[in-house]
Amino acid sequence: MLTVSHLGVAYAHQQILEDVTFTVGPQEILAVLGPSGVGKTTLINAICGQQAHTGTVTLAGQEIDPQRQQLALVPQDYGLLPWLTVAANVGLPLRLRHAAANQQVMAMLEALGLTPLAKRYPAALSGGQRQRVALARAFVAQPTLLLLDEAFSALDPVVKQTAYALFDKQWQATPAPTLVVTHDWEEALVLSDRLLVLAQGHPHLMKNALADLPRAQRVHAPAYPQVLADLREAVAAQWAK
Ligand SMILES: Nc1ncnc2c1ncn2[C@@H]1O[C@H](COP(=O)(O)OP(=O)(O)OP(=O)(O)O)[C@@H](O)[C@H]1O
Repeated sequence: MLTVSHLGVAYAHQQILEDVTFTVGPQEILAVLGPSGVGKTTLINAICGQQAHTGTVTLAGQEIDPQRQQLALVPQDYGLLPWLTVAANVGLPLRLRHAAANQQVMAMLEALGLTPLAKRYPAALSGGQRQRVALARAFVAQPTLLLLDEAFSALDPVVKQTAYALFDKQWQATPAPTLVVTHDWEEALVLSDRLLVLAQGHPHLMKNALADLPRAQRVHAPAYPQVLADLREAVAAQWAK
């Protein structure tokens, strides 16, 4: 369980986040929605210890410590190291922990259809392939907390659907508390169990009405158009306040 209590972040004299409190269960995905500049990336950075903040963040009851806990962050640009091959990028979290990497890396490359690309460098990959490498690197060390910061946003709609399915398959294999920052309403409804809407630095938690359906079925559900319309309306009301 991830527990964020009374978290606040200020840059210079501007308060970006204030009194942000929520939990993410051990097998839960929370989508974080909010207008540009509201503080979504700031929230992710504060949670994983890259941003000074007030309040507390604990994972399984212990204060977050990236040295002791296995955190995985997939940033919007995927954060791949250009001088490492696909296989070396994917194995990085294991090597940083001095863990044997080969077998796990090969298995993860296979699971995400990346085996033929193992020796390529990121510059020689398409956007969708880079995104799969980033997911492979996030999942390879079986993280205890997974943070995705607009990790699907650069993909075209067709590749996105494939990426959601691959993400779902890997996540189901080793679920962990997960935050998915997104601008995309469909992504929020397809991937999440609950939604956290940020407005003026404050969080509003909402249920995902499609959460009981398997992720692959959500956009095809008869209720999907209505749920999407309701979500747009509810979020717009929060942002208008
Ligand atoms: N290091 C920094 N110093 C000062 N201000 C910052 C810093 N980083 C971010 N900000 C400001 O804090 C606010 C929140 O930024 P943040 O990147 O968290 O927003 P966001 O919701 O992720 O936006 P987007 O959806 O556009 O990525 C913005 O107004 C931004 O300009």
